[in-house]
Amino acid sequence: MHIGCPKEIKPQEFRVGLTPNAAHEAISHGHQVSVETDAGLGAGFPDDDYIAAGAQILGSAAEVFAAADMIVKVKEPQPVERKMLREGQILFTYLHLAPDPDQTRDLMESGATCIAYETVTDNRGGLPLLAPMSEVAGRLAPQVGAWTLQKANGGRGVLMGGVPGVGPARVVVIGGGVVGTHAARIAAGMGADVTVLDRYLPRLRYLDDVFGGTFKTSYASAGNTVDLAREADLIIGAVLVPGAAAPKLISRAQLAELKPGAALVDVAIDQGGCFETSKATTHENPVYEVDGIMHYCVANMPGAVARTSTIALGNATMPFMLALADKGWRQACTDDPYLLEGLNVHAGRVTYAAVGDALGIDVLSPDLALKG
Ligand SMILES: NC(=O)C1=CN([C@@H]2O[C@H](COP(=O)(O)OP(=O)(O)OC[C@H]3O[C@@H](n4cnc5c(N)ncnc54)[C@H](O)[C@@H]3O)[C@@H](O)[C@H]2O)C=CC1
Ligand SMILES: CC(=O)C(=O)O
Ligand SMILES: [Mg+2]
Repeated sequence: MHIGCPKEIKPQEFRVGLTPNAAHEAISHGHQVSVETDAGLGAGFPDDDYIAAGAQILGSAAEVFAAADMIVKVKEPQPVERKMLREGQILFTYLHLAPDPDQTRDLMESGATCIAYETVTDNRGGLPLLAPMSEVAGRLAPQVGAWTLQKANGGRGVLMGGVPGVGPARVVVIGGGVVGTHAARIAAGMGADVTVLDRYLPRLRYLDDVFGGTFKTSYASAGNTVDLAREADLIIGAVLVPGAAAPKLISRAQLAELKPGAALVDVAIDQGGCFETSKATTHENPVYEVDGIMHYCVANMPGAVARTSTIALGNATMPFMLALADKGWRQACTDDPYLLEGLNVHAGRVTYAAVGDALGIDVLSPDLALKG
């Protein structure tokens, strides 16, 4: 198979979909790899590293899209990239379609087979291709939250760890999955007073068993969430209903009850965000204020630490990328039902139920797509 990797074009996105190591493995499996010039530069991988791995470097994204049977990326394709996809081509990347009707329509029109990293599952109920970026974004969230809390950035002027004689910041993390757990660990490590909320009691039991001395847990009823939010300096949104639009857990009206200058870091923004007032921002201009509350809503947080993130993502995607290349998508998804869960769009149809529900689009079952 011919595998193509274009340079990412989302603002301030420095990750790349294929590492030189992944390119080398694909080539050793008998595949051809084309990489757009400078695609890996932002993550510290110059063209020469890909050439040494046996890949060819092409001068433009258009050439990569035209040559490849499968496009491997990081971020959802931008409008200009969507126009370059074609019927029968495989797209393997993050998509986040539920809050994005325009992208969904364009992918349907392209006729391509689009497999979303964020909905591939595993045999333990996890999301193995979302997890590495959730680890990164979770660990970044207290760091960017601490920055947002600084007075010059519009925040309350509260130091995460406090100092002797002055108490620490209160941090509330809503959602105790991968993002939430990593965020809570780092925030606690910075000396903050941390509480994690989740609606799934077994998860709260697990967190209490493992991290009981490090942070507190609480059940995410609407009442508890608002009570804790009122006392918080920093609130981190980390909920996920896989593939679906994020539930709104703090309304605009409730902002009036928060402390002036409190910071909201909405990591769930890629699924639409879990605060009513969240709208996606970029690394260039990451924060904005609504009713005296600072919002940080960057939808590609891991791009800020592109080298760590590229290597972590590549470690996770490589076996799936190789299976798709070795077997073709139909056989790979027939052999691996967890990979089939990643199928979001195929030949003009949406194939993921939560995306169809969110956007009011008829869904073709992935099993029928496999046969079709
Ligand atoms: N902005 C960014 O750059 C990035 C965003 N993300 C996003 O972060 C979000 C969280 O991802 P993960 O932690 O990997 O998901 P996860 O599935 O590991 O954890 C989500 C948790 O939310 C809980 N939850 C669901 N509904 C809830 C509710 N109403 N109240 C409280 N808890 C609720 C679930 O029980 C689960 O424990 C996703 O939207 C993901 O796409 C991930 C990486 C980067
Ligand atoms: C998960 C995701 O959207 C990201 O890493 O940018
Ligand atoms: Mg994202």
